[in-house]
Amino acid sequence: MGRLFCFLSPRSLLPPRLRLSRLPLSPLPRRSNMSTVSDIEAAKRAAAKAAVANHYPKDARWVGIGSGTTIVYVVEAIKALGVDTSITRYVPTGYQSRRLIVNAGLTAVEFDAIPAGTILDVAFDGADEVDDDLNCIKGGGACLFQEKLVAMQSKQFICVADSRKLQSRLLDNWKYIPVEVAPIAAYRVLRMLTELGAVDPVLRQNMDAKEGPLKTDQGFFLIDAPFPPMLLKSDVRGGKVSGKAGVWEVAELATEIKAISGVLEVGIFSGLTGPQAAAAGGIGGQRPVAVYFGMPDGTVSVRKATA
Ligand SMILES: O=C[C@H](O)[C@H](O)[C@H](O)COP(=O)(O)O
Repeated sequence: MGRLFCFLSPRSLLPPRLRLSRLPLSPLPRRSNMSTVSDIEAAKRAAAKAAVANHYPKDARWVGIGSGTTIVYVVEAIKALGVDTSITRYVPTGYQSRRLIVNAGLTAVEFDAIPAGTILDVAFDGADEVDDDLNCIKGGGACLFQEKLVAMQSKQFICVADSRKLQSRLLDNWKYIPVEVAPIAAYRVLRMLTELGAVDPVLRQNMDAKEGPLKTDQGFFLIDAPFPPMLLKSDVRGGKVSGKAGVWEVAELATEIKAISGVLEVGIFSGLTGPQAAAAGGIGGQRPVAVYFGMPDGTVSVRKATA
């Protein structure tokens, strides 16, 4: 998906906090040497291949498939494994994801059609940014709610990305947190996000000829909320961060945003991993157990969750 950072002319007619914008583009890589599209695609493909080789159970029954451009290479890698995929049901995270599964000749089963009590063997997905603790920002491609549902219904969530996404803190490079909201509450949520310290949060607009806010697979709107770079738990040493000047610890901000009436889901994936949730007697986890980054030199760097 092309993501251009440009603005609609009516922006200037609206109060600064409520301006509309076109979808901001993936920020340009700051630390990456991957200058060409083919370098980036090669990095995604290499990361996907390694992630699938290490985490796809050969007898998988249920596999979550995320959204975006990187996940295409995950499906490609699954097909290339040469295992019997007819025994497996693939759970999509939106329209694009479902088409990807079906076009690959795999069997898609929507999340609300999986049998009660089913736990997915694994869920693969991309991310817009990943920090040192493997917290992720997701939703840059307008999917996040179903991605979180699927990740949290899985034994383990495996993230695949290229090195542009690898940053020490969330919002070091990526510019905003996507927040999915009920249309009727969108302007209220914009104001509440500003109170939390977001700087000029905007309603994401359609990129095509159709004017108006972009609608998600749920028919909801998306708000893109820029905040200063976020803090890790270790940065605050267990203390609470007030949010002064909009600076928040990752999980704290996710909790604050999720608590706003009208918010369906926030594009911060933090907290427990799947195995940690299982050890605590629950299921699933929204933080990945491992993230595979395709690097500019053709290698794949793997980060694993430690805490
Ligand atoms: O909204 C989309 C999803 O969260 C994607 O997983 C995320 O935006 C990464 O997408 P891509 O693989 O295209 O960089």
